[in-house]
Amino acid sequence: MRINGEITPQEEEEKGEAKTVRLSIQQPRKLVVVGYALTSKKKKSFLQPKLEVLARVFWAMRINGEITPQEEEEKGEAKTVRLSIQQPRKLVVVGYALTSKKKKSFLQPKLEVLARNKGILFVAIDLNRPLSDQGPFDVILHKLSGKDWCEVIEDYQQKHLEAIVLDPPDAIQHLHNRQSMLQDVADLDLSDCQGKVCVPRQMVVNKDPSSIPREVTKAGLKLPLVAKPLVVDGTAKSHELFLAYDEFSLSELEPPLVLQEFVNHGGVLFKIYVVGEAIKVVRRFSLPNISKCELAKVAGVFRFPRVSSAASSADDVDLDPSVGELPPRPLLERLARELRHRLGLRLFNIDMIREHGTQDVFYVIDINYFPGYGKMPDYEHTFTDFLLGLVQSKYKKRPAK
Ligand SMILES: Nc1ncnc2c1ncn2[C@@H]1O[C@H](COP(=O)(O)OP(=O)(O)OP(=O)(O)O)[C@@H](O)[C@H]1O
Ligand SMILES: O=P(O)(O)O[C@H]1[C@H](OP(=O)(O)O)[C@@H](OP(=O)(O)O)[C@@H](O)[C@@H](O)[C@@H]1OP(=O)(O)O
Ligand SMILES: [Mg+2]
Repeated sequence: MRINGEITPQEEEEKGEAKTVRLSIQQPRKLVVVGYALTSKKKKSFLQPKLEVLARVFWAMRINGEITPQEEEEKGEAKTVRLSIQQPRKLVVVGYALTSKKKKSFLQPKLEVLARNKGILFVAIDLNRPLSDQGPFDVILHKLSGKDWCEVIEDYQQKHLEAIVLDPPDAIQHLHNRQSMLQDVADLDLSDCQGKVCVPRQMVVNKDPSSIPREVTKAGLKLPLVAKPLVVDGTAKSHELFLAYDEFSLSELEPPLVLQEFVNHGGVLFKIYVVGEAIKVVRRFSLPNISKCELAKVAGVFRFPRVSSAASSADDVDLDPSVGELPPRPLLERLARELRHRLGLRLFNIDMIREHGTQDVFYVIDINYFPGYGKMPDYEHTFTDFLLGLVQSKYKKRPAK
């Protein structure tokens, strides 16, 4: 809109701050979208980095006025118009490195189309080529792990201080361990926020499963317990969870594990998606309460499936308000802000439950890096606004030349 002159000079000036510049344009500027259907051999020989980079840079230069009115006028036919702009608009290039599963769920057509209309271009990072040959990127979005990848990202950040890496690999790493992931929540004191946020009591078992019954008793953990793999590395195995009704059966499981007290919560879980400063909450069904009577009668460990997946949405269900009422907004705002700072992350989600029988005692049971945003309502708007805001604030922070 801005580029095509659909925002009038008057509108801009009404907002104040606007600088008036003269720009000569031959025709409205628009991102030229070229779809291609080529064999991989043709793609490789034709769509070389030099072509992609030139196409991208040329667009950005025109938008930024780096191609001067003189140059345009020399070409003849140019019409001179007055355009008021607040600051130069630039194509925001977002390089992404995601698994194919993540790419499918996140980079949906509705996101790509909206992004393109807002001047954001998503570019797949080719892991087989040096990253520096593929940029320049304004933002790098990634959810890959491994030492080699971390080194690639860190090296790129050092050489391209202007690039915004979402997020730093060492900060993401902190969430790959179920013990360290909750540590920052345990350290928080959120008084005056209309509620209390706790983490379930838990212990880590690194080896020797035969010692578990003794260790559980020593630590004073109350049954039932949820047994979770210590490391969350994106594999299906790292999401294999068990419910233990007695401590002896836990010896059957394979360490390293986290044993976490099960908190009755009325079978509803709140998934709090954080995208920079934006927060969205959805409700999902979860494990039902376990009564004292059931605990007394049952023994053993039971594997349970991914109970709170997207298919278990409880958003459009008529829930008992004592269970379904969303956590208070001030509490969520403060929790998200604190975790953003303490974790040094901008893209994550918090799994939270309300202790059954209370109105305002909440437990954080899990924090995930770059969760399934594709299932967050209106994620395409939230995400594109976030990306533009990031680049804009970086631009503002730059000292004036
Ligand atoms: N301490 C707990 N008390 C009660 N229920 C729990 C507890 N921990 C986990 N659960 C139940 O198990 C489900 C999965 O737990 P958690 O989120 O820790 O596992 P996950 O494998 O990391 O799952 P995901 O990545 O899908 O969020 C939760 O949605 C909740 O239903
Ligand atoms: O698969 P989806 O897109 O739904 O996203 C899930 C994501 O898988 P992916 O990153 O491989 O895609 C999971 O990540 P890993 O722990 O396995 O790394 C975890 O964050 C889940 O909580 C996400 O589901 P959500 O809870 O947000 O619905
Ligand atoms: Mg999780």
